[in-house]
Amino acid sequence: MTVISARGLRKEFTVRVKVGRLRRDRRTVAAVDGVDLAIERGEMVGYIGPNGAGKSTTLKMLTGVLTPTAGDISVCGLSPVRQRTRLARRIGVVFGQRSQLWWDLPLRESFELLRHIYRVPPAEHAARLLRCRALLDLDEFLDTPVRQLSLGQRMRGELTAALLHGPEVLFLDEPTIGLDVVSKQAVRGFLAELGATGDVTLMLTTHDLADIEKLCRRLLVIDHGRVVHDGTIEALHARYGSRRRVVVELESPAAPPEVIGATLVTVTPLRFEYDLTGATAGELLVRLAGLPIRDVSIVEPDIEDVVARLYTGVPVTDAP
Ligand SMILES: Nc1ncnc2c1ncn2[C@@H]1O[C@H](COP(=O)(O)OP(=O)(O)OP(=O)(O)O)[C@@H](O)[C@H]1O
Repeated sequence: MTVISARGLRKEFTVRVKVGRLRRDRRTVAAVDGVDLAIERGEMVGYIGPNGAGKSTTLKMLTGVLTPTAGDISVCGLSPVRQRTRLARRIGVVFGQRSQLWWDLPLRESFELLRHIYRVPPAEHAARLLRCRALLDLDEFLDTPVRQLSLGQRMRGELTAALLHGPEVLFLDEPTIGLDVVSKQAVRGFLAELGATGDVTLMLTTHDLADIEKLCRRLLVIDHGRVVHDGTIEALHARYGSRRRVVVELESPAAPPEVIGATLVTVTPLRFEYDLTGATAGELLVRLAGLPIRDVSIVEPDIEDVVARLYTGVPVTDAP
């Protein structure tokens, strides 16, 4: 079942641009320029793109915060702008840079207020809060006013706040921005658990590609307001011909053998590297038997690398 769908989604902004020394002209820019989306129930989708690509603008339209200039949207079968209040009960939203908590209240009281706003039955609220407390380690700061929380603590509070009414869809805009490694792990672990239930559909934007690798099977890449990739991370690697690399270090100098299905990319007296173009690492290692090997390591293709190539418009190779 498709829970998030968009067709021909477009958002234009009018901006003033400086022309000459004194004059300013009004110009229309398309922040989102014809995006089509179809996200199924239970999917975890990463929505990435360079700065200014249109990610936040898309999420704002999907959540009813911004009215599209053109196009159709349906989220949980509702029209986000026209049915915003009804939609609010069905979705959870975390915008990393903004808070939905009450600054002067302890976290626990913000949660209580949200229970009243969403009219969540007390037992349901308590059960959800208990789960978040355990998975996100909230107890230490539940009674601390939000203004005194660290960024990582607040983000854990924000996630909880977004989930207490039991939303079907969660939109997260940079949920791990600025978090230390421990907080990032806590947030990712929590989201992974949530995703594993298959009940919640998750769409997240991030600049931290490890978020995507850890959480999302599907990756949507947007650039200049248009979707330029929709598929798995593996499909992206295949598109750019990224390969696993085998690095061989030797005890004493030896010549590297030629191996069908592997391309030698670096050769020095005590080290050589192959890219696997068809052979498996095991097949390569069999061919290396008899060499004075000190160490072998396998380097997986780097997602940062392929994404950077996508962002900078490096042409796609013909390689499989
Ligand atoms: N209210 C606005 N008025 C004018 N232009 C805007 C407005 N909001 C966004 N834009 C422009 O629309 C484009 C897309 O912005 P958006 O915030 O959606 O990008 P983003 O992909 O989320 O970027 P980032 O990764 O930097 O957060 C940018 O060029 C931005 O300057």
